[in-house]
Amino acid sequence: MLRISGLNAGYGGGTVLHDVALTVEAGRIQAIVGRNGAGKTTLVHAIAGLLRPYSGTITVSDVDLAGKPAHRIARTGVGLVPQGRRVFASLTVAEHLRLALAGRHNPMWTVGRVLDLMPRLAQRLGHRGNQLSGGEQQMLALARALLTQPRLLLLDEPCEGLAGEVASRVREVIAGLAAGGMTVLIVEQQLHHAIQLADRIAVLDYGRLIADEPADGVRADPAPIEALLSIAQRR
Ligand SMILES: Nc1ncnc2c1ncn2[C@@H]1O[C@H](COP(=O)(O)OP(=O)(O)OP(=O)(O)O)[C@@H](O)[C@H]1O
Repeated sequence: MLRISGLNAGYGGGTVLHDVALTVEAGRIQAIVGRNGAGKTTLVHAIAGLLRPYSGTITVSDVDLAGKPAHRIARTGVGLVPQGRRVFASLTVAEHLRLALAGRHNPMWTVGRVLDLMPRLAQRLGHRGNQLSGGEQQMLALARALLTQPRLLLLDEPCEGLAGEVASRVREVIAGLAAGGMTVLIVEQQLHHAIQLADRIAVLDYGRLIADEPADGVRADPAPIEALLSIAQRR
């Protein structure tokens, strides 16, 4: 479970995230939507420890992680699938997976288990990062995050640039992970992407959470959230 309160973060003394508070229960998928520059990636980076918050608490299963170094946060069970996938062009799929698993004893997620979940990768083990399609790169980024044995998975625009069918497969995998008890925070620019997967949808605008609604209600009537997003877009 993820609990954030009073989170302020930014760059070089300037504040991007203002007093963000959010709770995500275990096994739930929380989407964060917002226009370009709203602070979505900044939020994910603050949780993952890639950016040190100015203040606030970020607890995962009751351990406060705010301000801890990224490697310790990863060890505590926070996995990140970064925007743009960040797959290494010159490493093979097998090498990526081996590196991600290095030094783990009795892992829950093994290479065999991630390959069962994403069989396409099993057929690409010898391919290098730059020989993979966008969908295969996304699966690899997800596999790599799973091998870090996360309890909380952070996904930054995982379906960006993917064709419909491939995006659906990625969403299916993410839904299965949450059904297995993983807590998922997913950042999306587009509401129609978030709506297909999330249990709750929050809107980030200029670094402030201005709404946080059950997704069922948003699916039934997306107009209020669409209106918030279009107001944010015009500002
Ligand atoms: N490394 C950085 N140094 C200084 N400012 C930054 C840095 N990274 C992001 N920002 C600024 O922080 C604000 C929020 O950026 P962020 O990338 O978190 O937005 P976002 O909602 O993820 O946008 P997008 O949907 O385009 O990815 C923007 O004004 C951006 O210019």
